[in-house]
Formats: sequence, C-alpha cells, structure tokens
Amino acid sequence: FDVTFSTTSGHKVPSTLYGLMFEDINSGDGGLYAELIQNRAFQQVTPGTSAALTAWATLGSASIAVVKSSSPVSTALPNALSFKPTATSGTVGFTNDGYFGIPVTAGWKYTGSFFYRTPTPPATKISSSFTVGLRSTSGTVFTSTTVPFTTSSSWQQATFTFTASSTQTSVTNLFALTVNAATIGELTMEFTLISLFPPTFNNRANGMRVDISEALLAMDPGFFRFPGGNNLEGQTPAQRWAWESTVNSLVDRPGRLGTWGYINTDGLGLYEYLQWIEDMGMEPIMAVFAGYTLNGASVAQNSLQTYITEAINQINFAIGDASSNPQAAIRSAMGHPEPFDLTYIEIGNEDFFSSTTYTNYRWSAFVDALSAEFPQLHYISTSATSGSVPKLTPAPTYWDLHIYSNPNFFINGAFNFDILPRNGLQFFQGEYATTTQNSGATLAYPFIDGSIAEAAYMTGFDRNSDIVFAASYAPLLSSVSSIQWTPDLINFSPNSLILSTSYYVQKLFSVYKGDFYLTSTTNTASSPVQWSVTRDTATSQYFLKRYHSEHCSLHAPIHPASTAGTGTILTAAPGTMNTPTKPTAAVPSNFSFTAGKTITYNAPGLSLSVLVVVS
Ligand SMILES: [NH3+][C@H]1C[C@H](O)[C@@H](O)[C@@H]1CO
Repeated sequence: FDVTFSTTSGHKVPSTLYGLMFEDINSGDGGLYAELIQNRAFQQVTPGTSAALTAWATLGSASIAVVKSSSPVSTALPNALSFKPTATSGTVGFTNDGYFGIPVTAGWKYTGSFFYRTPTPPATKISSSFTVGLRSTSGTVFTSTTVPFTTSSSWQQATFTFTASSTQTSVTNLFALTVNAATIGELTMEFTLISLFPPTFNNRANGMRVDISEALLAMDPGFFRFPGGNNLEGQTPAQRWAWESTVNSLVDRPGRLGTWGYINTDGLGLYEYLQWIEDMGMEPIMAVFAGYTLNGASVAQNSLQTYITEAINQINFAIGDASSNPQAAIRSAMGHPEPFDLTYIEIGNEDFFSSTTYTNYRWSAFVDALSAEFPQLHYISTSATSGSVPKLTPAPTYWDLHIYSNPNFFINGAFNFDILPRNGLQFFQGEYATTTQNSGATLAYPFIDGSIAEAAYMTGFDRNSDIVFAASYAPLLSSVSSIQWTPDLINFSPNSLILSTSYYVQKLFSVYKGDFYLTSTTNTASSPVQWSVTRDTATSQYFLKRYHSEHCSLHAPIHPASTAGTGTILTAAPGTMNTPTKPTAAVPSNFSFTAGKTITYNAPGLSLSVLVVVS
C-alpha cells in the first residue's frame, strides 16, 4: 500500500485522546488501592456470622468474633473484632490472609495501624505488648515488630512499621497480631480498622499500588474516568456511590455494598482518586450519580434535587474555594487546600437503559443546575452501549458511547467516526473492547486478534481526533482471583501484573499519539491495513501507526533529512493471549530502519507497528 501524508495539513490531537476508565470491579479494594488487609473494619457485615470474619482466623488458643461494639470507634464503624485467649499461656492472636494473598518483598517498608480497646479492663491495669508481622501459613515469621499497650476501655490507635528482609515467591502469607496469653489471661479485647500498607505510589498515605500505577503511567494516559461505570449507580439510590461517605478519615467511612456484589471499603475515596489522578498527571473525567439505578428504576423528577445538590457538593469538594465552601474545606483539611484540576463531568452512566427519564428530565435537570453553578466545566452525556446521538435538551456537546464486540466489528469500524457530522459535538468512546471471538466465544483475556482489531478502530480515533476527544478501553483492571468481567486490560495478583496484548496496543497509541494528526491517504473500511500519521511538534517526530490483519508492505514518503527510524511492533500467532501462566506470550519488540525519501516496510499479519522518524 502506498501512503502519502502531508507535513502541514491536519488537526490538533487533544492530550485527552487516550486515557483510562476505572471503577471498582474486582479492581479497587485489593487492587489499585494498596490496602493489604481484607475486611479491615468489618464494614457492612452482620456481627456473629462467619461471613463477618472473611479473611480473619485465630492463631493459637483464642477465639474471635465480629461484634457490634458496645462503644464503637465511630458512628461509621460500629463493628469490631472481639478477641479472647482461651489459654493462660502461649502466643495467641489472629491472622488475616489479605486479598488472595499478601506479598512479602525485600526492602519494602510496610506501614500499619489498628484501633484496640479492652471493653472491661481489669481493676489493675495490665501493660503488655502486641506483636504484629508477616508470616507464612506454616508459621515462618518474615518480619515483625512490637506495639506496647496498657488496658483501657477507650479506643487507642496503634501505628507501626516493619521492613521485609526477604522476598517470598509465594503470596500465601498472613498478617498476624499476637500477644503472650500469660500477660493478659482470658481478657477480651476489641480491634478494628486493622490496616497494613506496602510502599505506595508517590509515597501517599492511604495510597495506590506502585506496580499498577507505574504500568498505567507508562501508557502516558491523558485522562481518568471514575468512579464508574456501573459502580457509580448501585442497585438502589441508597446503594449509589455517594461521595460524602468516601471522604474524611477512614473511621468516618462506612463502606458500601458495591454494584459488583462485594463490599467497597471506600478507602479509595473521592480525595484519593483526585490526588492520585493529579500525581499521575491525568485529567479527571468525574462522574456524578444522576438518578438511574441498576434495578432499572429512576429517581422521580420531583425527588432529584437531593442528588443534584449532592453533585454540586461533589464538584465543590474538588474545585470549590476552601475559605468559603464547606465541601472544599473538607478537601483542604484532608491536605489539598488548592482546588484540583477538573474540566469534565459525566452525568450518570449508560443512562439510555432508562429509556425515557434521561431524555425527559434527568439530563436537563442536572446539566442546567450544574452549568449554572460551574459554567466553566464541560458536561458529558451518557448513552447505552450503542445507539444514535441522543436527542437531549440542552443538546450535549460531549457524548460518551460504549461498544463491546468482536474483532470483525472493530476492523470494519475503522471509519465509523469519519462519517459523523462536524457540528460541535465531541465524542468520548468511554468504553470499548473486543469481548468475544468472531465465533461469539467469550474471552478470558484479550487475544492478539482482538487487540489488533482494536488497533484498526483506533486509527479512526487518531484520524477523527478533531471530534473524538477521549477514548478508553474497559474494564481496566481485574484481580486474577476474583473476576466478574472479562477480558480486562490488566489482570493482577498480589505481586504480579499480566499486561494484555490490548494493554500494549493502548500504550502504543497513547505514547505515540503526538499532538498533531497529519492528513494522509487512507484505505477503505475493512481493509487489511489501516494507518494513521501523527507528529509530535516538540520533538518533530512523525509516528506512523499501522494495523495489519495480513502481511503486506507499505511505502510512505518521508520528508527531508530523516535517515534513521525506530520502530515498535506487536505481533503474535492467531489466538495468542497473555495469561497468568504465560504473561509475556506477546510483547512488543523494537527495531530500527533506514528512513529516506520513502520507507518500504513489510509487516506480518496480526501486527501493530509504530514507525518513528525525526523530520
Ligand atoms: N457493563 C459495562 C458498562 C458499564 O459502564 C461498566 O460498568 C461495565 C463494565 O465495563
């Protein structure tokens, strides 16, 4: 195929063109959010049930149960772990097995804390010490430290650190809190908010996992859509993601039964999201609950004001003036006096499942009220997973559309945006992924056929980035041990990541998006080769991204001076996927080539190549 491209005509590429969509779908607690202790505060559990003790077990001669504390540590955290030795000597205590394991990594400084009290302290106070540490399930202690205590009926908070001196290949490890029974006899003590963090990204307290953050940072992501997705909505209004329950101290956060059927601690709350997004250099696309819930119901028009006010307060938490606005004052007290950067607000998620209420009143009620309060922000309307541009009043200027399909759809869809009107409406491909094979078979992990098909579709995002301002694969993350939606861009275990073939496609397009799209000859839809050419003005590099579904060569004239070029190619045999057992079955490789007046480049089928030349 001959490709010619202009070095002058084209259009700017928005910095937000490629980014990340996130919600807690087996991906927040135990994933991006770095807390290592599962069920750390017994949130939203029923005392006395075995489920209330998820992840906890006794160690030695002791008994434990979750109780409703007679004097809770806070209103938000009414429950506590009641612990009682059942012997008067020996080491006794309890353990937590983490989120499907706990990594022990040499050099890591772990930071922990817990609240404790003695509901009925002895007349003569007892002073002793707890030992906290990490150990194998067979009792080998990898690291530990001691925390002195004196019995008291009021809650005390202990803080501690310890450092691991070895790296354990197994993650089947335990956090243990023990005490010498000889010192306290059969005394009942209560514990809650028992927390342990590894090193976090940018060393933030209550922060995010380093390896996941770094893998995402390597994608040069332009934006971060949060907190959902379905997890924004909940099954009922009472179960929605309510921002106010996710801020202030961890003792003030009750947690909630998330949309995906497990309890969210909300330790990853609005502040942590915004701080991490800022640390990662991304633009937030912050969603507000808009009155549609996943039981199919919509909040009635005359009951919306509560949620409109909640959305206004959520935005003020992010960008309000801390000296005059109470929600902004919470942000300031948490450590960020200055407003966060915020431009985009999404009103709801996939609201066209509600058929009429978004069109009839919910969109206009929210966007009229919010744009009156915050005229400087951009408001994104949502859609169902397909469908035409929504008929909304006021007409949206930004529209989020989602598509999950098979390789053929994405290969045939490379020109889907070329035919759309240039009338001011900006598109956000907020969720997309190859979820099935062309046969319809579902995918446990992305596979090269689907990832390369996504690349064909993404050449369309480059070419139409005058009206496509953002695009993100979904879902972004999932634990390998607890999965509800496949495939995912990245899967993770407690100490490893599986970067999928689609991860590499997203990374190549995002890292080489440049800042200016150069008009080039194009192919036709469903062709076996699609390409896009962009330029990075600062480095005067040209990026030629090419998707190949079959072997062919491509000739591209390169303007003066270029002699040497560097390239990256992702290719693999049909059906190849990166999995927990074969995490690097398909990874990109780099090469160099001689540039000149033209480039002749042969690429195998099922490949994505990026050719970089300096003009
Ligand atoms: N049903 C998908 C669409 C919704 O917005 C997400 O929560 C789900 C997984 O990405």
